[in-house]
Amino acid sequence: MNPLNVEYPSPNTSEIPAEPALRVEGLTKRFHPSMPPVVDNLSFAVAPGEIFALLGPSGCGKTTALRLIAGFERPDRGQVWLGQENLTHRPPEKRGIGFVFQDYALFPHLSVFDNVAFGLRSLSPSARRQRVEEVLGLVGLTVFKDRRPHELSGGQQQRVALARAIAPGPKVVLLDEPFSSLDAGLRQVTRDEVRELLKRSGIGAVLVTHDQEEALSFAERLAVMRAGSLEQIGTPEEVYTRPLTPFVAQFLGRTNLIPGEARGIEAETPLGLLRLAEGAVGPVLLSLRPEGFVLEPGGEAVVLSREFKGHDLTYRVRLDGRDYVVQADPHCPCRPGDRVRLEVRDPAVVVGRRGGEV
Ligand SMILES: Nc1ncnc2c1ncn2[C@@H]1O[C@H](COP(=O)(O)OP(=O)(O)OP(=O)(O)O)[C@@H](O)[C@H]1O
Repeated sequence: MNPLNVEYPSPNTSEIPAEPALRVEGLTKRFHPSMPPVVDNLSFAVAPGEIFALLGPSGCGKTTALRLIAGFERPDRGQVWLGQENLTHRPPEKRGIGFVFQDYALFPHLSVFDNVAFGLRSLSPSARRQRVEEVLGLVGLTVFKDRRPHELSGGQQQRVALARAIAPGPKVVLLDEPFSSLDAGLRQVTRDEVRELLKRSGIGAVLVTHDQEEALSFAERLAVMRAGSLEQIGTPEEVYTRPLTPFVAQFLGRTNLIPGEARGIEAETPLGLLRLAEGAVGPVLLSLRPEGFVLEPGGEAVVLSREFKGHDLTYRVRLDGRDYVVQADPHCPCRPGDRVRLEVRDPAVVVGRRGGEV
């Protein structure tokens, strides 16, 4: 049921890389015949060395999508390609794809060295030793090679898991919420280290996360998933500044959804005539980020609440019976109860076309 009676545009898949490393086509998976598919006709492509993220709320099918790509689950329909090779019916160990699990899944009884060597059993002992030392050097864990996983910090264990995944030289690694069990400070540092490592080694990656900030800062391109399907694909900037649907606009940070009547590059709205990022005609639903406003003391609007966040302030402001979330600089003197003027600085983005009243 769509209470706003809004039509959603289809995801922007136009920027599929010319020669992708990984290509997923129409992947579909249903666990129960009476339930909708958990992954529904999923298609995307990852360029060689590209860092890609699948972002979506809990339960939208991200992990299942990753497990289908890795071969831990069989799709009902669809295909997985690595370069020119169709992997769809290959077992996981023959796919040439690395996998880093959410809980690292290291072998507790094996040393760091043996954990990393695990996927290299086909190599001769001397080639295996050389490769493990090379990869441990790359992730900066050479001095810990004789330790067991429980003798390492969470961030170090994460790097062992990554080393084990990249040791066999995959073209792509799949990362399933790999930072979620680290505390906030360590998460940021480990994330930066892993990103830098992936870029240095030229391995493409697909990161699964429900954390929009993580996806925006880690990925070069990301796909927003909702209920098993892709809602939008693009660079972090594109998806944040030009969301195609109300869901994407709201999932990637806070926004204001405003009904309007578009007339080309402008729309008539309860906030007056607003400039549009792209021309449109007719009844539309617009997204305007909190940072798209300027707040001035004195005016018709009333400040309802003030949320101080250090680097900025977020206000909830009421005008003509509608509430808006507005960001201001931390020196803004406005307080709850104050009268203010809401000026719109940024163009509004059309996120849907309305077929009925809003
Ligand atoms: N093996 C399975 N059998 C039955 N249902 C499953 C199975 N695996 C996953 N599901 C269901 O599929 C849906 C999607 O699960 P999935 O783990 O892919 O979501 P997710 O987006 O990764 O969520 P989260 O962020 O919470 O990990 C959920 O409703 C889940 O209960």
